Amino acid sequence: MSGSTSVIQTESLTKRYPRVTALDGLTVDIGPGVTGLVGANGAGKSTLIKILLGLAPASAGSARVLGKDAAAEGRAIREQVGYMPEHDCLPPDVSATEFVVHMGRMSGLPSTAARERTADTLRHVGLYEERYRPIGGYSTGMKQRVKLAQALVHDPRLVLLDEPTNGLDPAGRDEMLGLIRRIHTDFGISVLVTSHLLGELERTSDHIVVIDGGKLLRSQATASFTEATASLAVEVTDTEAHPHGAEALRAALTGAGVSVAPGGGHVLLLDLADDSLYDTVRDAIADLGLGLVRMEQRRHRIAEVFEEARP
Ligand SMILES: Nc1ncnc2c1ncn2[C@@H]1O[C@H](COP(=O)(O)OP(=O)(O)OP(=O)(O)O)[C@@H](O)[C@H]1O
Repeated sequence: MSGSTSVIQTESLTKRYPRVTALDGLTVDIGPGVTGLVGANGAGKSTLIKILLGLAPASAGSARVLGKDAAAEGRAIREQVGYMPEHDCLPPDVSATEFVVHMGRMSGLPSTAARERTADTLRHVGLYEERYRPIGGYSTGMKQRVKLAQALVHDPRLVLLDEPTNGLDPAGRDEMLGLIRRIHTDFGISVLVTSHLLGELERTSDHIVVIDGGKLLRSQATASFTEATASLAVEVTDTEAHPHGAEALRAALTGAGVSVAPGGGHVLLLDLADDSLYDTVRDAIADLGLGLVRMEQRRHRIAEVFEEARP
């Protein structure tokens, strides 16, 4: 990726605390779109976000956000970047509207613009009449939405979302992930979203960065590794002519140059190299006179792929 399309770039970024090295020579280049930053608790995700915002100094190395140096130009970065912190940080006594207007004003918006943008962003996150009630009475899901709205109020080019699905039930998670996806599709804002759950970011993110112990484990387009590892599962019936239908099909497909995984009993697992495989399989089944029970594409979950990638 060339420097001009980078949204976030780090070079040998290191952060040492007295007892622990939170980031350890991290070099990564992140482009526009939605990027998932995945890592176990303590992997260094929050530390990276704080350095990117210019809120914490690095011990060594450098970081650039939207082309600006995080160490020297933190204020300019924060004008163009929204931040949703991980922990609850909302004042209980004020309403969502008052809070988000206040945050908009803090970011330099004039009063009228802050009110208009607040109404827009609260509508975007799905808070309507409740927005005039004190935040203290909100559910966890509503509080997460207020945190998301305040990150968007000043119309940033990039938002950094630290564990936005934390504490949400499965339905709440899905809604939040949908909202995050729309931040990019509806407004063109780039997103860096962190999670310790690998699976939940695979539908939301264009690109996944995995860190472990402050080191880069992997940085890759989401589609490129799930597609690369897809397979086609085929199950056929036995017939009198072919009492072991699956084995007859295995022989025919192997003869046709298809890579078939060993074992599998009645279900054959085929390496899905390209879409012509569907025709090859259909023709082979027809030639043998077998019945097709099912044919389905199986994509490896990102979680499995990364388990394999771990050193
Ligand atoms: N201010 C600090 N002082 C000392 N150690 C810290 C500080 N902040 C973070 N750490 C340590 O640095 C490591 C990385 O923490 P960090 O919060 O960046 O991880 P994380 O991936 O965001 O995990 P989590 O989801 O649990 O916040 C951890 O071992 C943590 O204990």
